[in-house]
This record gives sequence, structure tokens and C-alpha cells, in this order.
Amino acid sequence: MTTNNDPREVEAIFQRKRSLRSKLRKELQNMDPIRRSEEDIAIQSIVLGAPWFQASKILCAYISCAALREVDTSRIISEVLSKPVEDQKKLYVPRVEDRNSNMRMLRISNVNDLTANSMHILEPSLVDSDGKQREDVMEVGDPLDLFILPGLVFDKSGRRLGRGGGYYDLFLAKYQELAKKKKWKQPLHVALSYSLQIVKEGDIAVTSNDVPVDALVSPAGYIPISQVASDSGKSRQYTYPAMIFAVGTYFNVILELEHISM
Ligand SMILES: Nc1nc2c(c(=O)[nH]1)N(C=O)[C@@H](CNc1ccc(C(=O)N[C@@H](CCC(=O)O)C(=O)O)cc1)CN2
Ligand SMILES: Nc1ncnc2c1ncn2[C@@H]1O[C@H](COP(=O)(O)OP(=O)(O)OP(=O)(O)O)[C@@H](O)[C@H]1O
Repeated sequence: MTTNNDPREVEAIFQRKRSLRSKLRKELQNMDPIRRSEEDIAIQSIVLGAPWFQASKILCAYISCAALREVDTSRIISEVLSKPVEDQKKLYVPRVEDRNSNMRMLRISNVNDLTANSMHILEPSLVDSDGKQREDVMEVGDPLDLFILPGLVFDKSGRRLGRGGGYYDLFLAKYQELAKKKKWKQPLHVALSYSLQIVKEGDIAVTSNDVPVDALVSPAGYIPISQVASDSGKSRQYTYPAMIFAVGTYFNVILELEHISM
């Protein structure tokens, strides 16, 4: 991350971002639809099978918009919502508040909770079907485990370029503050990306507001970037004390058995 205060430098970065965004928008529009749907299936299968997804209890995900050529999340969303409410992961999805980059993440427990907004993206209403105020992720007493993030362009150092609204960067910054204040572990930030959306390092210009991701999921697999992401990718995590305990228990059992057979 760079701290840029010089307005000319910031303007140059915004210009580079705008031109990269328009290049990628075109490439996504031209992507072969069969390839796109194959990649949608591959990416979502990787997420659904991942230990960090399966273990997550509270997560935020985006509701994909086909017209924007976003990686499909419908299988992930329906998998979460297919469980009875009492066994369901708590799922929070974006709702745009205003034009000043403010969005909230509200809980849904059913796909019928969503209606299209002015940008044709499905969003939750403020109140649920019982007239109750929807739960906001910023007001949940427990830490979020996972963010499943959209974006237009990514690189393998964790840089992410969104659609230019700044909604996610602002929201992620606010959530990071909250987690820090509460002394919670930060949630894993995972972005979903078609293969053509990953560009070489150095191509994405960033400012100090851009929040990096921990990992990418592309059709080629899970791409961990941060140390937590590498650890989260392992299906079983043994800490040293746990290993010593396991080995100790093994020898105790052997000794007990020998004792019995004597
Ligand atoms: N599925 C999804 N939901 C989301 C986001 C997102 O990126 N994806 N957002 C993440 O911020 C917020 C909404 N922000 C958005 C920002 C721009 C556009 C959009 O239609 N952009 C057009 C270009 C508009 C223009 O510049 O004239 C485009 O990208 O083609 C949509 C949503 C909250 N919800
Ligand atoms: N933490 C923040 N606080 C205030 N403004 C912010 C913050 N993050 C981003 N913004 C503003 O949002 C606008 C767009 O930012 P940027 O180009 O980084 O968006 P993006 O990464 O494409 O979008 P998004 O974060 O929604 O995916 C900029 O004007 C930027 O100043």
C-alpha cells in the first residue's frame, strides 16, 4: 500500500484504474459464455469444498449480477440457504445506502428476501417478511469468519480493483476497525475471479484506501496470498501443542494396551 497525498499522483492512479477497469469490462463482455459457465461451476465447487468455507459460521457474500459479468455466487448462496434456519451459516449480503460509498451487509435467510435495486443488483429489503428490522453484520456480537468478494481485476499480491464505487473498500475498512476494537480475528478476505481477471503484478495501481485480499479463487484453484490464507487452505491444522498431545496420547494407549495384555 502506498500513502499518496499529492493530488496529481492520486489523479494519475485514478486514471490508471479507470483505463484498467474499462479494458477488463470489455474483456468480460467478450468472454465466451460456455467458458464463463464452466469457470462459474469450477470456482463455486472450489469454494463449496474449501475448509475455510465449510468451517465458516458467519459470512458476507455478494449476490452476483450476470449483466455485470460477475463470477456467479448463486450455488454458494443456495447451498447456505438450503439448510434449516437453525443450522444455517449466518449470511449477510450488500445493500447500497447512498452514493457516498456507504453500504451495509444485512442478513438473509431465504432467496425471497432479495429484490432488484436501481442498478439491477438483488438486495435485501431493510425489514424482513415479518416486518422485523434485518440484522446488520456490524451489530452482530460475534466475529465474521469470511468475506466472499467481487471485483473487476486482481493480482497475485492481493491487489483488488472494484467497480469504482469504493463501497467495498470503505466497508472493509470499517469492519477491520470494528474487529480491531473488539480484539477479534480478522475475517478471511477471499475474492472470486475468472482467469482473465488476474493480471500481472504491478498492473493494478492502488491508493492507501484499497484493502488487499487474503486469497483468490479462480478456476485454477485456491490462490492463498497472506499467511492466514495459506493456513486456512490446509484441511487439517495441527498446532505444535496439539501434535505433542496427539503423540503423547498414542504412546499412552500403547502402554495401556501392553499393560492389559501383560
Ligand atoms: N453483486 C454486487 N453487489 C454489489 C457490488 C458489486 O460490485 N457487486 N458493490 C460493490 O461496490 C456495491 C454496488 N456497487 C456498484 C457499483 C457500480 C455498479 C455498476 O453497474 N457499474 C457499471 C459502470 C457504471 C458507470 O461507471 O457508469 C459497470 O461496472 O459496468 C454496480 C454496483 C454493492 N453491491
Ligand atoms: N476507506 C475509504 N474512505 C473514504 N472513501 C473511500 C474509501 N475507500 C474508497 N473510497 C473512495 O471510493 C472511490 C472509489 O475508490 P476505488 O477506486 O478504490 O474503488 P474500487 O476499489 O474500484 O471499488 P470497491 O471498493 O467498491 O470495489 C474513491 O473516490 C475513493 O476515494
